[in-house]
Amino acid sequence: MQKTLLHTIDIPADLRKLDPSQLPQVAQELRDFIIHAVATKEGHLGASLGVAELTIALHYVFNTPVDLVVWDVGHQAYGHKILTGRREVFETNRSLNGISGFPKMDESEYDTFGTGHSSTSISAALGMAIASQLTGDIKKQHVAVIGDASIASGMAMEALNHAGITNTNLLVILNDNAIGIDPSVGALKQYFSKVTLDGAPETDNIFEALNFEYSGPIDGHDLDVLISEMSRLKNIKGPKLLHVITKKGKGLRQAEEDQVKYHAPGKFDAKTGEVYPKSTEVLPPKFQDIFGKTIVELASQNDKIIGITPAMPTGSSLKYMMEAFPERAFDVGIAEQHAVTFAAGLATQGFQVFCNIYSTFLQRAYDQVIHDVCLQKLPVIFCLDRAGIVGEDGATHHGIFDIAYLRCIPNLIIFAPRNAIELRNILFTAQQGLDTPIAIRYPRGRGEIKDWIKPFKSIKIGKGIQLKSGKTIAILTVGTMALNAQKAIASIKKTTNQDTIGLYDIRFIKPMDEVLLSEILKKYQVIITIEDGVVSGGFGSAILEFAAKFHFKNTFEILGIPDSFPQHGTVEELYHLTGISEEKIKETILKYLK
Ligand SMILES: Cc1ncc(C[n+]2csc(CCOP(=O)(O)OP(=O)(O)O)c2C)c(N)n1
Ligand SMILES: CC(=O)[C@@H](O)[C@H](O)COP(=O)(O)O
Ligand SMILES: [Mg+2]
Repeated sequence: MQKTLLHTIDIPADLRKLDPSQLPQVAQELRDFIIHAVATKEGHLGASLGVAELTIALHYVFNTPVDLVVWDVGHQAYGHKILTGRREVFETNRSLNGISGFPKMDESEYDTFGTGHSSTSISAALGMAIASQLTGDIKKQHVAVIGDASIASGMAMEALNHAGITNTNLLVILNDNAIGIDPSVGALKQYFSKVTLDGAPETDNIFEALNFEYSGPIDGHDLDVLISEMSRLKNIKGPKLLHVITKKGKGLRQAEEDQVKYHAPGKFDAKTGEVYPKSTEVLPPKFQDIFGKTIVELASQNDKIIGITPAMPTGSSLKYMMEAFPERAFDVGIAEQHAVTFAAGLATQGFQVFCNIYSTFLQRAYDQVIHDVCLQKLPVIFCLDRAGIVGEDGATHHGIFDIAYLRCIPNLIIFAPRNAIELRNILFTAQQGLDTPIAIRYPRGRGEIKDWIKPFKSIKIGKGIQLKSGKTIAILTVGTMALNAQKAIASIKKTTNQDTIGLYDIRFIKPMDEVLLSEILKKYQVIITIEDGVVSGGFGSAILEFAAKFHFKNTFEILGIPDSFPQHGTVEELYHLTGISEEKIKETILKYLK
């Protein structure tokens, strides 16, 4: 590869030796580097392209890593990684044992705070700034870089509220590109666009009202302006907010024009910018689309149905309902807590509310699930997409805790569909009117059934099913883990007597099918449970609790995510590492067949 200016920069100290006139070239080369890397290795694209100049200016003006920069979400930090010692290993981004797609403290001293979930940067940077005050480090600078969608979240608002009464060296950089993954929503977004169009109003500036020194809006692609404004603000005491206007996807025409698609476009041609055409093979649908299309079908028959997503209309496929029934489908922005309590409010008035939240992001609304929904027995229908191992997004995004954190909440039904048809039928069942809340968890990606549009059938709450009868070993699964188990059993067939192994899809993690469980525990000697969630407090634990309660003395083997955070890699690699792949399940079964 031709030696570029970028290749002379290993760490920000190298960048700081350059003349300002050289920086636009660095920005151009940084963009090219990111485009080439993401084109082949996949990952988040638009956000990092949009902050190329901002990233360079930050490391040019501030004395990183002594000065501390916190990136919100962290999906825009590829340029930061490349300029801070990770250019050579960037090709390993998001792959097993490679660098993470998000800032990670144990990866680099320049990654001041681990991120992945949004809207944490101001709180974290404020904590660091207060720590500097307490230790007398009065020169140290603390910067939070946060997007327009992320700043509208409750956590960010709480942090601004607190920061405004401090005298800390805190600079919040609002990277305003008027879009999250999907277009930004809400009154704050309207306010930002007003400020952007008219310039900062003299009065009624929201940030000034919160005691921040406000600056901007400025062009976030103009390095001279960025550097001069950051240098000025560095010398002003107290909390400051720099409002920067950028274009998501800047520098790649297609990414600028279709910002939603190019948020994380998958593989594309680095030269033309075109995403590679989809194969003509008909694939089974994604689980998110089963949800998205079924809810439209149901909403056309039931006018009490409401859909809610906190900022993930495309990812959850609620966008289909937002198009078909705009008055009944809500994108509430990055506001999981609000989404849950908003759903609860609607449910009090007799609406059937589908509140669709990625499993990992529901963690943020735990109290709302307990206090506002389950305690009051409001029949909200939680659809937890991306449950289980999600793959390359890694530790911050795996939906592996929901079974454990939901199972302990009274009044809540928890169901995991094994396939598309079961997902469709449980959505149908839920809107028929349950008297209590339900959580339906399903994974990222596709199932295996192509022909999924069948007449609706109700699912009996609390009923598990036998998929295969056996003699001595029973495998108990929830959700799509049944498929891994089926494949493992099929691969054993050749070498030994397959009749020994029974397979049961317990389906309802709560309430469990106690009748079926009693039959299984009486009949089989060895019980193997499989779940794509944490072992501690999970589905297997529920089986053990049941066995203890009724004094069953079977031999138990609990397969699931062990007590450590799985990192990033393909789903298959991570299944293997955590012991729930087809091959690992087979190994476990063979132990008991010897
Ligand atoms: C708590 C939480 N909810 C949802 C998400 C999913 N998510 C990742 S990036 C993003 C949009 C962020 O938009 P913005 O802050 O404007 O940054 P931009 O992508 O425009 O740079 C969303 C909703 C998340 N990471 N964390
Ligand atoms: C950064 C972030 O949180 C999202 O962009 C996330 O990566 C989306 O995940 P999916 O690709 O599973 O929708
Ligand atoms: Mg944005």
